[in-house]
Amino acid sequence: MAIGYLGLGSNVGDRRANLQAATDALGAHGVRVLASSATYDTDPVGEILDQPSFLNACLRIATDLDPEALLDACKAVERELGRPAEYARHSPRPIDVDLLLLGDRELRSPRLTLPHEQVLARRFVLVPLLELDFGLRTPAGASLAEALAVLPVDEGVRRAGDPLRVSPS
Ligand SMILES: Nc1ncnc2c1ncn2[C@@H]1O[C@H](COP(=O)(O)OP(=O)(O)OP(=O)(O)O)[C@@H](O)[C@H]1O
Ligand SMILES: Nc1nc2c(c(=O)[nH]1)N=C(CO)CN2
Repeated sequence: MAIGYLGLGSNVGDRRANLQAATDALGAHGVRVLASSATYDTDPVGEILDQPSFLNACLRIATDLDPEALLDACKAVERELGRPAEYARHSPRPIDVDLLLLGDRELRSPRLTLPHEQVLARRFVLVPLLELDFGLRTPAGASLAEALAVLPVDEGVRRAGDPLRVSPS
């Protein structure tokens, strides 16, 4: 059983309901949700800046799935919540489920990069991840807290609401 971290994002429809639905759906795909961060209202970053702000949160999970099977589980949850299979990169979406970290696994395949390529570069990922565990490091040893400390503060990340509900199991 490995401990991992997922990033959730939504900027279409009822954003909090979308993040909660994704959290609730993971259990049926072999992913046990252990804890949720608070939710954060965040300025869009990336290739399309002229779009509604996102609601982001991160989850700590436990799973026996290997990395590619865990990515399949994330993608299956996105599809269940009505996200089309094909999407313009960085465009608005009701739900995005990214695999950020999975134990000490490091991997680069055509479908999956682990840790997530942007995990040290996005405030909307680092702030909720550090809320879950301030001591987090990548498998290569990089401190997430140190990565956040050197990022420019112009990418707005505002606490929006309580952590998502996590079903007891
Ligand atoms: N760690 C990862 N987590 C999720 N997807 C990944 C990861 N590494 C590689 N990918 C690949 O990235 C593809 C595009 O993912 P997605 O549609 O979420 O992109 P995006 O949200 O537009 O942009 P970004 O990848 O910057 O978050 C996925 O289909 C998947 O194969
Ligand atoms: N603030 C914020 N910006 C984004 C997000 C996101 O979840 N939050 N997801 C994107 C596509 O991966 C592109 N840009």
